Amino acid sequence: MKILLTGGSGQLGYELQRSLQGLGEVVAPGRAQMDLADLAQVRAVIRAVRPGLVVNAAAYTAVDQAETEPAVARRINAEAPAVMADEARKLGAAMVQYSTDYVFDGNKQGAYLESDVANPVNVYGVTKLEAEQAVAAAGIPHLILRTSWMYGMRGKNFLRTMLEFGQERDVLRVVCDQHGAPTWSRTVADTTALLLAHVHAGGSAGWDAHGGIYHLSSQGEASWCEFTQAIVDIAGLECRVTPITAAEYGAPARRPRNSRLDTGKLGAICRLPHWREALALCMT
Ligand SMILES: NC(=O)C1=CN([C@@H]2O[C@H](COP(=O)(O)OP(=O)(O)OC[C@H]3O[C@@H](n4cnc5c(N)ncnc54)[C@H](OP(=O)(O)O)[C@@H]3O)[C@@H](O)[C@H]2O)C=CC1
Ligand SMILES: Cc1cn([C@H]2C[C@H](O)[C@@H](COP(=O)(O)OP(=O)(O)O[C@H]3O[C@@H](C)C(=O)[C@@H](O)[C@H]3O)O2)c(=O)[nH]c1=O
Repeated sequence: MKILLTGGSGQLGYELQRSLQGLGEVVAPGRAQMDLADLAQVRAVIRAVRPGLVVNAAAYTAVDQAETEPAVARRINAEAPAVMADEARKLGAAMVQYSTDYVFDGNKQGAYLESDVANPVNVYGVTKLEAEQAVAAAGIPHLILRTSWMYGMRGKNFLRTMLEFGQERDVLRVVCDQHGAPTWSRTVADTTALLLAHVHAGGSAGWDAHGGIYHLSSQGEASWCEFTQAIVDIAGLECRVTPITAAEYGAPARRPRNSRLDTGKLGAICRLPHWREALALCMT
């Protein structure tokens, strides 16, 4: 099977290039060959490659910046995936679309189920939800994998930001009133491959039985502040971590207070590590 992977230079895409190898031939055009802002080019590349599976790991992930350029964020996060899904339908191909805890408003008391109503509170979340809806409406075999607070040793992410700040500053002031599960990009990539293998093992009925939305994040929960303390401890940094509120931090985009995703549906198929276990492995 030919797999068209977008976002291969991102933190998740980098891991997927390795994790997807066993499932088929991975073709991963970069932005220069397939710019998601250019919808005609997106169509043309898919028609030329003729994949059996499209894995869309490209996205506009600058959450604060999206507030001031919603049209760009919508083009990349929602319109381009809609075009990919449309082309996948014409080819009889399947699609994997990544999504986020930020599709929820964070007002629920417990962890969010796949069936809970989404109600994003920022532009990034709105555009990611629009992508979910477009992929689901296309009537193609698909997986929508919602993950949260993703980090890794490559690309721009919270772990790397805190390692950098921790070397420069005596005190790290970090939000303590938002809770979620930090998730290693390698966990997301390896679990994607495992889930795809599980779907394919089901034969022609596999997509009907196992397709749809899954929550894919680490076990356990933390605030951003607790996540930072764990990073500082593992890295052996000297700096102090001070809890602050989201209001004190004053980011341009609102973020959900509760980002916890219930992973029971996926947990019945494979093991998801605790966030502390995965963080320690990633940082070794
Ligand atoms: N990061 C996180 O905490 C979370 C991410 N997600 C989702 O996971 C997926 C992967 O995210 P992540 O790996 O962190 O993203 P990154 O920001 O690390 O990488 C984004 C990727 O998208 C590519 N891209 C962006 N704009 C375009 C464009 N116009 N044309 C072509 N390619 C483009 C980038 O290419 P280039 O190198 O050229 O910029 C890069 O390869 C996304 O769907 C994201 O919404 C979900 C939950 C949490
Ligand atoms: C850098 C920094 C952030 N913060 C706060 C701001 C915010 O509430 C929280 C996270 O900040 P960041 O801007 O790094 O992370 P953010 O961009 O909100 O991360 C999100 O990215 C998108 C792509 C997702 O899909 C989400 O799952 C989530 O991972 O930490 C501090 O308190 N102190 C700091 O020094």
